[in-house]
Amino acid sequence: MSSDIFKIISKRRTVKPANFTEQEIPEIILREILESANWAPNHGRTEPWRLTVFSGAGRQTFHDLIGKIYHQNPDVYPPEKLNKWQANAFLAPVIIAVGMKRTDGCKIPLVEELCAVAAATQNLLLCAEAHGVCSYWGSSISHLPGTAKELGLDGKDDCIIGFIHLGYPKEEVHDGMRKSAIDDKITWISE
Ligand SMILES: Cc1cc2nc3c(=O)[nH]c(=O)nc-3n(C[C@H](O)[C@H](O)[C@H](O)COP(=O)(O)O)c2cc1C
Repeated sequence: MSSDIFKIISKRRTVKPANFTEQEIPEIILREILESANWAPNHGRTEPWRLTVFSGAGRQTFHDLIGKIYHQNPDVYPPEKLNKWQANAFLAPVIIAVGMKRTDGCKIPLVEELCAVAAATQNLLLCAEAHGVCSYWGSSISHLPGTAKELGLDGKDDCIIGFIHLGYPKEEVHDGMRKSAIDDKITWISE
C-alpha cells in the first residue's frame, strides 16, 4: 500500500508552461507552497534558499530580465531559446527564481548549501503537486553571468539554481518514466 507522500512524489511530473491554463494560483495555496521550502534540511542552520516570486504584472520583470541577461551573454544560446523562455514568463501564472545565498564566513561546504537549496526546491514541487498545481523546473538563464546579481544574490558563490514555473494543467498529466529501476541504482550491504 502506497503512502500519501509516495503517491505525491511519484505522480509529480514536469509540465511545460505551454500546457498550463491561465488559472491563477490562490494566494493561500501559493503561500503554503513557498512555506514548504523553508522546511528543507540544511547543514548548520544556514537556510541558504532565497526565492523571488514573479506573478501577475510582475512577470514582465522576469521577461525583461531574461532579455537583458541573454543579450549580455551573446552566442551562448540560439535566439529560439530566448523566445521560448520569454513566452514561458507569461504562460505560467507564477514563476519562482530559486537562489542560493552563502552565509558570510560559512564553513559549510558549497555542495551542501546547493543540496539544501535543491531540497527546498523539491519541497516546492511536491507541495504544489499536493495542491494539484503543476511545475516546470527551467534552467534558461540561471547559470549565465549576471543573473544571480540581478536577483539580489551578489556574494561570490551565490547563484540561481533554476526557475520554477507553476500552473494548473490543461490536460490530464501523463505518467512518468525512468530509464532504469531503483534496484539498478542501489548497492545493498546487509552483512
Ligand atoms: C536542475 C534541473 C534543471 C532542469 N532544467 C530543465 C530545463 O532547462 N528544461 C527542461 O525542459 N527541463 C528541465 N528540468 C526538468 C527535467 O527535464 C525533468 O525533471 C525530467 O525530464 C524528468 O521528468 P519529471 O520531472 O516529469 O520526472 C530540470 C530539472 C532539474 C532537476
